[in-house]
Amino acid sequence: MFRSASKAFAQVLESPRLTALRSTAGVTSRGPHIGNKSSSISRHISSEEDERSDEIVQTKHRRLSVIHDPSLNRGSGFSVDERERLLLRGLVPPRRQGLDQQIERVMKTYERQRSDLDKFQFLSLLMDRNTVLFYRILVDNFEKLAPIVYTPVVGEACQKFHAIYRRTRGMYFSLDDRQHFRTMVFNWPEDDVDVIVVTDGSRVLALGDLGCNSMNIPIGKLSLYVSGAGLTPTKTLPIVLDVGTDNEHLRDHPLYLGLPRRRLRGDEYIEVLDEWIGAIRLRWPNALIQFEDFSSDVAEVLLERYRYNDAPVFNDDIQSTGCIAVASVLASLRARGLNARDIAREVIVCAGAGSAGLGVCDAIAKAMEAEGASANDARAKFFILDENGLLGRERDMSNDSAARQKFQRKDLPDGMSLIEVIRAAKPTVLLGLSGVGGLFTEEIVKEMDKHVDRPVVFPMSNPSSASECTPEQVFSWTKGNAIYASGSPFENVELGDGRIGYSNQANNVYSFPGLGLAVTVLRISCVTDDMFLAAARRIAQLLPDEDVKKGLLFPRVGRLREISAEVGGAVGMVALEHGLVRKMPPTEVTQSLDGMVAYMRKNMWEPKYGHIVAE
Ligand SMILES: NC(=O)C1=CN([C@@H]2O[C@H](COP(=O)(O)OP(=O)(O)OC[C@H]3O[C@@H](n4cnc5c(N)ncnc54)[C@H](OP(=O)(O)O)[C@@H]3O)[C@@H](O)[C@H]2O)C=CC1
Ligand SMILES: CC(=O)C(=O)O
Ligand SMILES: [Mg+2]
Repeated sequence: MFRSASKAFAQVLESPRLTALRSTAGVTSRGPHIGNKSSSISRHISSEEDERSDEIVQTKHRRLSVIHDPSLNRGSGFSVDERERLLLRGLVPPRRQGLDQQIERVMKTYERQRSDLDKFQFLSLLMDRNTVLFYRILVDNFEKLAPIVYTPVVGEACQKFHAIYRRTRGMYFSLDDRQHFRTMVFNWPEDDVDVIVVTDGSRVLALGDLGCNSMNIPIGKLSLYVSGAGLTPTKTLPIVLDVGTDNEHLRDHPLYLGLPRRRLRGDEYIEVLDEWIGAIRLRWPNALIQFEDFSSDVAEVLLERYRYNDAPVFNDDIQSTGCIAVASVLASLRARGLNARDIAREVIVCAGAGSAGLGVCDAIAKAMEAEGASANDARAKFFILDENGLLGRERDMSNDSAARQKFQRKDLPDGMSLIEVIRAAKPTVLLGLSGVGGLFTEEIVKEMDKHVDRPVVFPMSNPSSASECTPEQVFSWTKGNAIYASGSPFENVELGDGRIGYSNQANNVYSFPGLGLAVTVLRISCVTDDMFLAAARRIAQLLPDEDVKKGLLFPRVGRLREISAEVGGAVGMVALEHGLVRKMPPTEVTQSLDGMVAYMRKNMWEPKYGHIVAE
């Protein structure tokens, strides 16, 4: 994708019109908007330009304001030309260093951090300082750093947000700002926003209501969009809607940064959301909006309210978790020597009937229907429990959501315990979306193991402390027979006989970044369930049979960029087929899935220094 930097740059300088340059060489403008952008492009390029992307960033910033803008800052990496033209002489150390040396310094300091939370803070500060360096390090060390910027450590960082807060990032829309949302959106400096992740902090992982402390969740998710799918960092926007919190500890804490009031509920809450989404659409009509960690009482309501408006919206916990769960089940069928159509014969027990559990079961049911099962036959394969046990016959569910009612068992008594359900249902797949650490006991897993050759056990709750069981437990209780995937990362397990018990990570990080890439690149107008199903099928096919037979379900998360290109390609083909693409790619791209995957890959932002040009 990237041509030699000096060649690309020379091309830019020869071009007669800047508008043409913008489209051919990725010219962007940073800093205060004052005057004609084409007025003063430098014509003097140093021979020391190396290893740079062909991106050209124009700026009116000079001196320290360049260094204080993380998307412009290069620390010791400013070129001689940049130092000269941006008036940086004397403001950075004399010796120029490349990204490699900067990475070495940063990683050495990172390793000296004592706790995971210190590591989280260290990386946050780096993100605030130097965008390219932060993402280069995250991309190159993804498997190692994802558990810090994402689950599990992001959970602790949210719990302690009020205590460790250093600097603002993203936007807050609070109840005090009502009637101002439509003007506030113009306080954000970027006209171009591709993806927004928004939370109201009402259910953060399994850590409950964290109110305004939840900001690290949208920040973390968006850092995965950038590192894992090549979205452009300046075009992402994390948002917290502060509608109060029912977390008394936080509310009463003198350092809490949100509104110290009870959480708003009911019609008024919906009115606030309507006002917010109207404001967002006013400024960024095409941006993808990802609803994240909204409690189950509102998650589905909001999704249904906004998903068919003329702009892309999805709920991550419902839909992309559904996607990775379907992918996990499909891959586990391969591991058991079965075919995709055998999904309709699976028997699923799911502990957890919140939006994630119901979203996952609904997605698996739809995958069964897509393989020919009737809606009724598919439904009959599910046994779902909440805190009160099985959603069974006698339960009054008249006030429950349609999604919950759909999974009520009319043939079994209400409130059966998990072990009783396992005995009665003899499941092939056991799902954990309860947020209850240790819920899958030895008795439960061994009972399941009695009835199937290879029990499929997916404790998907986050963070790690909420995992319903660990891989060590499951592999030891099943003598290595199980197929395992958890929401948060765990190490593989040595089984002692030369075999490895693979600990897959069934987390929605496998699906949302690739979806966002496709929506952005093709300007997809609406996110549909078919897109998630296509993505799930693709993810389930990424590994060769010999790996899958061993219990590996999909590639490690360290290969997320490749996976996201595949997901984006699958989503893109569905969008094309359904007429939801607003920005058509070249014809040859539309001819095949492989072509679409390559197009996704080609459109990823790479964390490399481009050329900063003084305006
Ligand atoms: N791996 C992934 O990618 C993802 C994982 N998740 C995880 O899923 C979990 C659930 O999320 P969400 O649905 O939004 O949360 P909720 O709190 O809305 O749902 C939790 C559900 O678990 C039920 N539950 C509680 N205790 C038990 C128990 N002992 N046995 C059976 N069920 C029980 C609750 O029952 P009741 O209704 O009676 O309260 C509720 O139905 C979280 O840990 C979250 O981090 C979420 C999204 C993605
Ligand atoms: C992964 C995720 O989205 C969650 O646990 O809520
Ligand atoms: Mg979530």
